[in-house]
Amino acid sequence: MIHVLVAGFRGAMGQKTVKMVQSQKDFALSAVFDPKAIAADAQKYGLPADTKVLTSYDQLNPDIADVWVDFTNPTAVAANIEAAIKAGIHPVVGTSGMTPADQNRLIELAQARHLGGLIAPNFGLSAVLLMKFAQEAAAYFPDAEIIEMHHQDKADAPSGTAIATAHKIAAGRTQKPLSTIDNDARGQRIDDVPVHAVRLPGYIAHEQVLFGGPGEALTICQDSFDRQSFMQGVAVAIRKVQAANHLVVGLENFL
Ligand SMILES: NC(=O)C1=CN([C@@H]2O[C@H](COP(=O)(O)OP(=O)(O)OC[C@H]3O[C@@H](n4cnc5c(N)ncnc54)[C@H](OP(=O)(O)O)[C@@H]3O)[C@@H](O)[C@H]2O)C=CC1
Ligand SMILES: O=C(O)C1=N[C@H](C(=O)O)C[C@H](O)C1
Repeated sequence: MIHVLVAGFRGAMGQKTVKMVQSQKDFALSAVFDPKAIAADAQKYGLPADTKVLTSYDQLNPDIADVWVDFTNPTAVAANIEAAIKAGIHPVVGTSGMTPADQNRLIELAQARHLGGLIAPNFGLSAVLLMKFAQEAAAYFPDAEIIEMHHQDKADAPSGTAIATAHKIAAGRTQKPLSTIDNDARGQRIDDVPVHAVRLPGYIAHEQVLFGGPGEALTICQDSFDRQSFMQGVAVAIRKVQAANHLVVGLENFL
């Protein structure tokens, strides 16, 4: 049995994860974490009677859970994952918006404690494949732009997936891009890839990568129409994370 703690259990992704964990025979929802949680939340969010509702890092220890699944927000995630690692709980991080400095610090902390973990910019298979295909295409089409589209409540922009996609395009390039004009209307340049962020009601999570070359174009796109699209990836991560020996970035490492 894998004992799972869900941080951010009252949020959109946290609620889905709580349900998914309860639906799997080899998972047990041993705890949830949120500093603002109150006792009545256990019933309100349909938690099993034996699930602990934790509100402080002081309550953590290695017996609380095997795996910490984090769907919180950019300001909370780094401190949460530091606390999880220090408590000996394997982190599975879905939260976006962590700074590169915080991410590197946590990778070093996990390494020092010989603890495996995962930071996944996107748990959806369609997004993982989009990033892989974009890296391959960049070898032939160095000029690329990313348009990411999300729901209006998303706290960060550009999305973690768009940032990761830009890094993969840069890794796949064999030539410099031709396009150089840079102004406010051209999006945020990440690794020489202009990234455009759209926030609109009705959207969940979507990304398009547009490549252009002499006389031709290639567009790769993916859509998460429902947050259920992320749950298969989260389940895979929970099953595999304890076998990892460091904090890895990208679900593709576990597939
Ligand atoms: N990697 C992936 O595949 C995916 C990643 N995400 C990312 O996951 C994150 C969560 O998304 P979403 O569920 O939509 O956001 P929500 O805002 O719906 O949920 C976040 C929840 O975390 C709570 N919270 C705030 N601080 C803490 C803390 N220190 N510890 C525990 N809980 C806390 C919030 O409470 P309160 O509102 O009271 O502050 C809220 O209930 C985002 O960063 C998003 O980008 C989303 C989808 C897929
Ligand atoms: O906030 C979201 O919803 C999502 N966030 C992640 C990101 O920032 O890329 C993953 C997915 O796009 C959904």
